[in-house]
Amino acid sequence: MKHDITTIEDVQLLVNTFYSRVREDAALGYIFDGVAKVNWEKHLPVMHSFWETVLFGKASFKGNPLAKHTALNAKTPLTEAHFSTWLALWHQTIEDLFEGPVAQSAKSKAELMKILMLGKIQQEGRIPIVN
Ligand code: HEM
Repeated sequence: MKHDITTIEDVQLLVNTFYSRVREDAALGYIFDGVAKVNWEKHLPVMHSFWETVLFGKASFKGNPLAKHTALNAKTPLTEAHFSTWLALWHQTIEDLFEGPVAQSAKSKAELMKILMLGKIQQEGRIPIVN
């Protein structure tokens, strides 16, 4: 019987399962392990506190995701396709493990972040016509 995301252990299970799938994905795995060379021992706890903050309103996350992804995009272009794969894996992982209003909100909040990040990345790459 599936339940909703209610504890930090739930968040950890979700995040850890998600990133193990990300690393197995042909396109995304290369960006994380080949380009960014992510230190997972550091990154996973950061992502636990990010989602704890987003889902439970606990002010544990300190970071700057927009700056991190803009910098990453300068090394290797992050495309709409990358973000769509990311989001599809996120949704699938949630659906495999949980159900309920918090699980629902984890999906919609990731979708919003995708739109914000893509917007920011595209803005950085744009040629200014005015100013
Ligand atoms: C194409 C999709 C994405 C790729 C390839 C990607 C990749 C990365 C990488 C390489 C890092 C840096 C890890 C490190 O510091 O070593 C990172 C950080 C992070 N990402 Fe993503 N990401 C993607 C989408 C997203 C989305 C949609 C979200 C939010 C829902 C997100 C949330 C974060 C957060 C919160 C951090 C930590 C930022 C910080 O430490 O300040 N990412 N991401």
